[in-house]
Amino acid sequence: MPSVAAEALALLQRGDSASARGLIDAGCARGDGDALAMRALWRVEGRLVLRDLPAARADLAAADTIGAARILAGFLAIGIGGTRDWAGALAMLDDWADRDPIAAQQRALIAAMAIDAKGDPLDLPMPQSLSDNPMIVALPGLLTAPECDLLATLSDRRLRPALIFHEGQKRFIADPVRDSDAAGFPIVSEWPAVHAINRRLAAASGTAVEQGETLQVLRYRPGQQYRPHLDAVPGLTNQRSLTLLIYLNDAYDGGETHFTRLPLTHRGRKGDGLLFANTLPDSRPDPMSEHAGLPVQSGIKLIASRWIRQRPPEVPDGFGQHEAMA
Ligand SMILES: O=C(O)CCC(=O)C(=O)O
Ligand SMILES: [Fe+2]
Repeated sequence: MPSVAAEALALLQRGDSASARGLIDAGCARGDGDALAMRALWRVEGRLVLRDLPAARADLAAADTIGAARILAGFLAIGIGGTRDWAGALAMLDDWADRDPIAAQQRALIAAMAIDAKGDPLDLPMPQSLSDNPMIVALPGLLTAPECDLLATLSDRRLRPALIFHEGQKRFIADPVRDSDAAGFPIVSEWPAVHAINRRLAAASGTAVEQGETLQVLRYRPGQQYRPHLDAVPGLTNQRSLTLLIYLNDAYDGGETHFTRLPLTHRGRKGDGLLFANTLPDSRPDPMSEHAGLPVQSGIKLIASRWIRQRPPEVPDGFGQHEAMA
């Protein structure tokens, strides 16, 4: 017998959203875990039902499935739909570790982190200046090898061609600048270990974790590249003032990060960070920050990328909607 969630998806595909919603609501009333998890996702996305993060958190708590528990642990870690509860997130990982290998993996990684009782880092790499204007610093050993591997594994199944939102056509199209594959970690995928990593990225960049856009992992195969571009966008009132890149692997040739207007071509080793400023003092994009991911010659390059805003956005990003900005 197909699950309620599968039936609801089939109804949605046929365009019958009223029946899909009725089926899911009935499933939720019976306490069906898959139905509750699905309604939680709709509530995060604001699809078919109103966006309601506290109600989504309540549905996840009632669902009691591995999928829902993964998301709920992240919501507790971040503080989505209710208060932030880092200890509660860790307790959930402990509780699920025997049934969910990813919970066990996260728990082990977090146990190895030098963090305080709120999940904030106790020490950070010593920055090494590469340029003053624009500010560019290397952050050696920002992530450990197992942390890089976790991001690589979690993104693996979700990597897809990088897309941007085309305002004229009102749809997502292939990104003409970036032909890598990309996977985002929006709030439903920002599980506790990923969130602890994001807190470290925030501390290392001197920003609040809420200023960071969705963490992304980019994968470049031979010949793929990120053509010269600025990360800041003209006209944004809450500008992408900083970028933090983390090199996630070593097994490739080429693929350096090249600053087109500076004599600077940089490639970190696995786990190393690269932090740079994208804006002028008046918040306009700084042309000197133009950079590229050079074509990969052989092997596969994996890099994590976090665009950091001047201020926290008004609403947390649900499903990587930042891509619509690019
Ligand atoms: O892959 C690289 O080296 C550059 C990535 C980049 O420019 C970005 O993510 O904004
Ligand atoms: Fe960039």
